[in-house]
Order: sequence, then structure tokens, then C-alpha cells
Amino acid sequence: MILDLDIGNTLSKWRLKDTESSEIRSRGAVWTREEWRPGADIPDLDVVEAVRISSVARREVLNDTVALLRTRVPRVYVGCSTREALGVTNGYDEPWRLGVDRWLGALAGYQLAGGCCAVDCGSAITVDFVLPGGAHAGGYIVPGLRLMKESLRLGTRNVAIDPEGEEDTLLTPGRTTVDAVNHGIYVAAISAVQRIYSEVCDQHGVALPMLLTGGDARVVSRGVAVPHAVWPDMVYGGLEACFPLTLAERAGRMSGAPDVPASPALEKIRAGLAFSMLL
Ligand SMILES: Nc1ncnc2c1ncn2[C@@H]1O[C@H](COP(=O)(O)OP(=O)(O)O)[C@@H](O)[C@H]1O
Ligand SMILES: CC(C)(COP(=O)(O)O)[C@@H](O)C(=O)NCCC(=O)O
Ligand SMILES: [K+]
Repeated sequence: MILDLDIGNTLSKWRLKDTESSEIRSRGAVWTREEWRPGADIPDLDVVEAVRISSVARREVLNDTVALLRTRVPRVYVGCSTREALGVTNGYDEPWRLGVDRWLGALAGYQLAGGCCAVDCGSAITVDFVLPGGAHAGGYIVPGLRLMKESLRLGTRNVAIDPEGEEDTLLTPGRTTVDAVNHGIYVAAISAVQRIYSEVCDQHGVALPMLLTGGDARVVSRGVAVPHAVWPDMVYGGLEACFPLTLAERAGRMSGAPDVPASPALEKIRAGLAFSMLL
């Protein structure tokens, strides 16, 4: 079995993948904390031949996690942001400072779709662009839905946006504190994603396919009008592409990869941008 770990600022996600069949056998998530307890937080390591890790938690958490895993698992691979990988050139002045989850998402997106806009809706909402040809243009970091809500300190943190709720309702003015906050942060998030997308497509003269991932991807997806695909395993896809272990991975296939969404016409994106500025 392969154990894939995606350690975010809020949640540490894991999945077990069968080395022979490439099937995902199980998954889970725990709150990100200082240390892992195999058997309780993550599966028993006896069945694990290799671990692949994406971590944006504190350096010591990663170091301790890797030290623990190395005593029990033959192979441990740790993703890191580099200047270039798999045909993508990192757009950061200091490439190693780009969050590795963003980098892996960008690599997976490029592998799947060529140029792309990769949106990761977690603790932060990050929007990264890879242009056709593989230049990562850089990206944007916006507070995620939960962070935005908590920063207001209005006692609404425990009332989440209903992921099944009508998105039209989420766009109306709230008549209670909870609704005013939930609708406000929702509009802020989807407006930011759409505006950023239009700006960058306009700047570079190219309409890019959009891919969404992260814990809030589904709820954000409902409000984003730009055609897009949701790919919950996008960060894992980057790990698969960087450290291919199964036959399918060596053939370039990434688990759970969606069909590439159609991009809107560039003229339409530009018309939308011009219209929003006229208002
Ligand atoms: N069951 C859940 N537990 C915690 N957060 C959840 C859950 N489902 C959705 N979320 C949302 O997902 C976010 C975490 O998403 P995730 O992509 O895992 O973040 P990160 O990678 O930053 O840890 C939370 O901030 C919250 O808004
Ligand atoms: C921007 C992030 C906090 C997003 O992390 P997440 O929301 O997935 O937990 C993470 O990618 C990070 O720590 N990045 C380093 C700074 C940067 O990317 O510029
Ligand atoms: K994120």
C-alpha cells in the first residue's frame, strides 16, 4: 500500500492506495496537530510500503512526521517546491517559498489540462495560474471561508454555509447575523475567484480551464459561473506525478482526475470584465 498525506493548516488528509491495482482503499482526515499516532490518526504502517507527503504545516511537524515514518516505512517521499518540475516553471522569485500544496496542484493541473487555473479552497483560498507552455504565472492567497468567518468574531463560527443550500439564496442580503456573515463571505470568495480568473486570462490573452480542490471546493463550486471541474484529489495528483509508483501512475494517470472542463471564449471573459468595470 501507498500512504499519501496532505497536511494542511486545518486538516491532515490521508488515503491508502493499492500499489498493484492503483485503487484507493481508504481515506481519512484529522485536525492538523503536532504529532501523528499510527493506528489512531493514520492507518497502521505495517501495510505501507511507501509514503508521499505534501505539508504546509510548521517545519517541525513535518520533520517529526518524517522521522517517525522513516523508522517504519521503507520509502518516504516529501514533496517540495522547486524552480522547475514536469514541464512547469515556478513563477515565484524564491520558488521554495511557494506553498507545496499550491505547487503540487499546479503540477497536477498542468499534467491534466496543460495551462490551467488551480483553485484550492482550504484554510486559505489560493488561485494559481500555469500558462500553456508551462510558465507558472504566480498566484493569489485569500483567507478561506472559515478564516474569514472567524476573523469577524461575531459568534457565527459554528454555523457553516449549507453546502446543499440554494446558491441564489446565498447571494441575497442576510436578515440575521449568521446569514449576513455567511452570504458576505460567500460572495467575497466567489467574486475574488472569478475576478482573479478574468484578470489573469485577460492579461495573458488566454482562456484557461479552471480546476477546484480543497475542503470548501464543493460549496465554492456552486457559486462560480466560470466552467470548471472539482478535483478533490488534485494535491495527491501532484504527488503521483512527482513520485509515480504504480503502473497507472507511471503511465501518467492520476486518481480521480476529472475531464478537462471547457474554457469560456476569451472574448466572453473580456466582455464580462469590461462590463463589471462599467458598473
Ligand atoms: N468535515 C470538515 N471538517 C473540517 N473542515 C471542513 C469539513 N468539511 C469542510 N470543511 C472546510 O474545509 C476547510 C479545510 O479544507 P482543507 O482543504 O482541508 O484545508 P487545509 O488544507 O488548509 O487544511 C475548513 O476550513 C472548512 O471550511
Ligand atoms: C497559502 C497556504 C497557507 C495555503 O495553505 P492551506 O489553506 O492549504 O492550508 C500554503 O500554501 C502556504 O503556507 N504557502 C506558503 C506561502 C506561499 O505560498 O506564498
Ligand atoms: K488552500
